[in-house]
Amino acid sequence: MTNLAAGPREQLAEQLAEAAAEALRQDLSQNDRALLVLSGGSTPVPFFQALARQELPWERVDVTLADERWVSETDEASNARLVRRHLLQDQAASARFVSLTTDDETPEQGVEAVTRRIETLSWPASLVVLGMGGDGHTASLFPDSRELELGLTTDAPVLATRTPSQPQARITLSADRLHQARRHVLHIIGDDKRSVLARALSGDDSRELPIRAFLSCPLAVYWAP
Ligand SMILES: O=C1O[C@H](COP(=O)(O)O)[C@@H](O)[C@H](O)[C@H]1O
Repeated sequence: MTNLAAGPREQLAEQLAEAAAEALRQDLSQNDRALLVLSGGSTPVPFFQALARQELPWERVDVTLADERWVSETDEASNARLVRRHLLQDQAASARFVSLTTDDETPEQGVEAVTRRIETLSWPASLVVLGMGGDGHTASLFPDSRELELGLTTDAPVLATRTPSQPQARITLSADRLHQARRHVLHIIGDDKRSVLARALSGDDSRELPIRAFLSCPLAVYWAP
C-alpha cells in the first residue's frame, strides 16, 4: 500500500515496486522462472528498496541489468553493486542475479562470456525498467556512442560501447533484446527529465535521443517531481 506520508519519489518507487511484483507474480503463475531487467544510476535506489520488501517467491526470480559500466563490482559506479546493496537483501537475496561484467580488461573481451551467461536467463523478460539520462540515453545507448547504430539495430543480445562523454567503457543489452520484454517501464524523476521526455515525444530520431527507440513498446512512464 502507498505510504502517503512519504515524498512523491518514494511513493512513486512504491507504486513501481508493486507493479513490478505483480508482473513477476503473473508470469510466475505460468512459468517456473521470471526475469526482471533493471537499470542503474541514482534514480532506482528507493524502487529497489521497495521491491525488496515485496512478498514474492524470490528463489524463482532472475535479475539482470540493462547496462553496466566496465568496472569492478566494488566500484561505486557499478550498477551490480547498487542492485546487491539495495535489492538483493532479506528475502530478495534468494533471487538469482546475473551481472554484465567479467574479469576481462575490456567489455569487448568480455562480451562473449556475458552473452553466454545472459542467454541462460528466462527470456523474454517479464519487465524491463529503463532509466534515462539528461541526454536522452537509456541503458548504455548514448547519442554519442560509437556503437549507437549497432545497439539500435543488432539482433545480438549484448554489446560493448564506448562513449566520449562517459568516463568508463560500458556493456549494454541491445535495443532488440530490451524490446522483446513483455512489459516496459521508464522510471524518471525531476522536471529536467520530464522536459527531455517531452522533447523525445515530439520527434522520432532515436540517434538524437535513444529513449525514442522505446516510446512505442508500449512504455509506462513512472515520473515524480
Ligand atoms: O548511466 C546510466 O544512467 C541512466 C540514468 O541514470 P540516473 O542516475 O540519471 O538515474 C541509467 O538508466 C543507466 O542504467 C545508467 O547506467
